[in-house]
Parts: sequence; C-alpha cells; structure tokens
Amino acid sequence: MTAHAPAVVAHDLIKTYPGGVRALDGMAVTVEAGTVFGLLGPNGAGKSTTVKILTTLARPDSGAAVVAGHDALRHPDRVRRAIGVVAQKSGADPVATGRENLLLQGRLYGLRGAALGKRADELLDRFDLTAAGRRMVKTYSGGMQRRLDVALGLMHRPQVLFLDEPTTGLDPEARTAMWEEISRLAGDEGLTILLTTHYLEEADRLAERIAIVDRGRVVAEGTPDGLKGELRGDAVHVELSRTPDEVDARLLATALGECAAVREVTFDGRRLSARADDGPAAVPRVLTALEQQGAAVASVTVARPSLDDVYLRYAGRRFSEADTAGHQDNSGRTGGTAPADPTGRTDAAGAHDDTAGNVPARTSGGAR
Ligand SMILES: Nc1ncnc2c1ncn2[C@@H]1O[C@H](COP(=O)(O)OP(=O)(O)OP(=O)(O)O)[C@@H](O)[C@H]1O
Repeated sequence: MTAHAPAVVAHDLIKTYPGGVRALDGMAVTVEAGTVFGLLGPNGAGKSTTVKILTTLARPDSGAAVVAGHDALRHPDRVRRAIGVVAQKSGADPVATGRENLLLQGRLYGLRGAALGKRADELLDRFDLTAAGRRMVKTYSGGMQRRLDVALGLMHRPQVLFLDEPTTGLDPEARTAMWEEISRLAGDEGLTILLTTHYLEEADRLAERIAIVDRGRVVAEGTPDGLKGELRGDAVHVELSRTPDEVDARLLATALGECAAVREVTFDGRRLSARADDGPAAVPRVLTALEQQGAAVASVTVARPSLDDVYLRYAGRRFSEADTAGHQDNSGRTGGTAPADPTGRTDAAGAHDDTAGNVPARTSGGAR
C-alpha cells in the first residue's frame, strides 16, 4: 500500500444470493488509511455481505475490491494477512482460556516463542482481561467475550480491522466500554477500522466518515456532522392522535406545505416529520395548519437534525421502520441473516465462495 492510498476501495459490487436475493446492488466504499469508517444501515441492508467480500469470505458477482493495497478477488491470501476480522458471532473457542485462544490465533499467523506470549499478554492487558486470561471463555460475560474477539482480530497486528456489528447484543454498560475501546484503537498508529452498525449513535460517535447503506448500495456518505449539516434547519416531529389514511396524509402534507414554515413533510404511521429553518417559530403555524384540517395532535418536538433524519431524507423511510422490516425488504424473506457456516463459507450455497475455504478456521473471527 502506498503512503496515501486508501486502505479500502471497492466499487460496483453486485452480489446475488441463491434464490435471487440481491444483497448488493452497486455497493461502493472508500476508506482512507488510519481512519474509522462506519457502514450504517438497517438489518438486511447489505453491510455484512460487503464485509464478507472485503475480507475475502465471499465473492461478488461483479465489481472490484482492493484492501490494504491488494486485490481482494485476485489475491485473497495477501488481503487475509493484512486484515483482522471481528465477525458478528464470536470466534473464540469457549472451552479454551482467553490466553489459549490468543496463542492459537497468533500461531495461525506465524507468531512463535516469546513474541507470541508477549503479544497475547499485551492484548489481555489492553482489553482488561489479564485476570480472566486463564479462565475458560465460556465463563466470560458478553462484554468480555466481545473484547476478546477484538483482541483476537488484532493478534497479528493487521493494517485494517473489520468490526461487524461490534456491540450488537451487549448491554448498555458493555456497549459504552466497547465504544471507548474502539475509540482508543482508532488512535493506534496507522490502524484503519471499518465497522458496520445499525446503531445510529454508534456510527455518530465512532466513525470519522459514514456511508449510509440501504438496499445494497450507499445512499449518502460523509462525516456525521457534514451529513447532518446538509439538512438545513431543525427537525419538527409531530405525533398525531391517530394514524391518517393515505388521502388524509396527503391533505395534511399539502396544507403544511402551503403554510411555508416547513418543507420535506413525511409520514410514518402517526408520526409526521418535517424540516423548518426555525423549528420553534414553525410550531404554532404547523399546529394551526393541522387543526384546520381536523387533525388532533398528541405531541410536538423540535430537534437538531440526527442521522435518523439523514437516513429518512436519503432512504425515504425511518431507520427504525427499515430495521424492523429487515430482510423482508430485498429478499422477500423474514428469516434474518442466513445461518453462519462453520466451514468458513458464508453463502447459503457456498459453492462459489471458494476463496473462503483457505481461510484458517479461526482467522480472527471470520465467517462464523
Ligand atoms: N447466505 C445468504 N443466502 C441468502 N440470502 C442472504 C444470505 N446472506 C444474506 N442474505 C440476504 O442478503 C441481504 C443482505 O444481508 P446482509 O447480512 O448483508 O445485511 P446486513 O446489512 O449485514 O444486515 P444484518 O445487520 O441483519 O446482518 C438480506 O436480504 C439477507 O437476507
């Protein structure tokens, strides 16, 4: 990788799973070296599929991906040596100790002797696991296990670390601790981190740049503040007393549009959202306009734009709505992510993911 080359460049990625599910539909991502980049999207948006391709655990139907200066499709072995992967499901052996897991991981990457033990102890210390290092992993709390997963991903000092939903399933306290840890990692010299998340707050807090992913492609990209800044003015949210039907919703939107104080009116059930240059000043006019249409209002809030507002603007629906709809959106299925395959193959069919077979069974928590 040359000094200023991006750590990850992928474009035009298309991936169709068996059964016709188009998981990626022109996905593109560029991550500058030494930065934290967030792929933010609801369930089923295509984040994990992107990570699987970038980490050589799946192949796209078409498109290109270069990671740490190596072509991920032509030289997957070179990419694997340069990256660490923390997959959604823990890769640690539950009946081995934390330290044993680290030692095994290090051996898979060629570390031996004193250097191996030193690196394992260094990481146990760094992730506050020294006291638990000689205990079996099955006795660890969720947060401890997740910290060990990240330590495993770092054992061989990768240039690029992939964190797939690093805090999903953690309680709020463990999540905050993990955020602090990731922020610290981001300060490590030269380490590039690509994380996927469906937590708006997580992306906002950790990532220097964010790509918002919806239905297999990026719908908006920028810094969290830049993205929010693009949405001029305040967000005005009105909770109606009852859900308007389609005709009423249209009438209300027209009436609000005419009152000139607000723009970009959208409905999500009983919730109406709009933008206003001066939110507080717009509220009385909004209430009057709604009242004139006979709509009863339960509550009104005015807020600075959030990433949820950014998502709404670019994806045309609320993040929570899309997250709940999950995989139904582009697959027609309701089933959630396909079960991980212990062989390291990540596609349901697996047959065309032939590169995955060469990954050491425990490569930093890959495809499990
Ligand atoms: N092995 C598979 N076989 C068939 N369809 C799949 C497979 N893996 C993922 N999909 C489908 O591809 C789409 C994208 O899934 P993907 O897991 O990449 O999304 P995601 O954004 O990571 O979501 P999540 O946060 O739930 O993991 C979804 O519709 C999903 O159901």
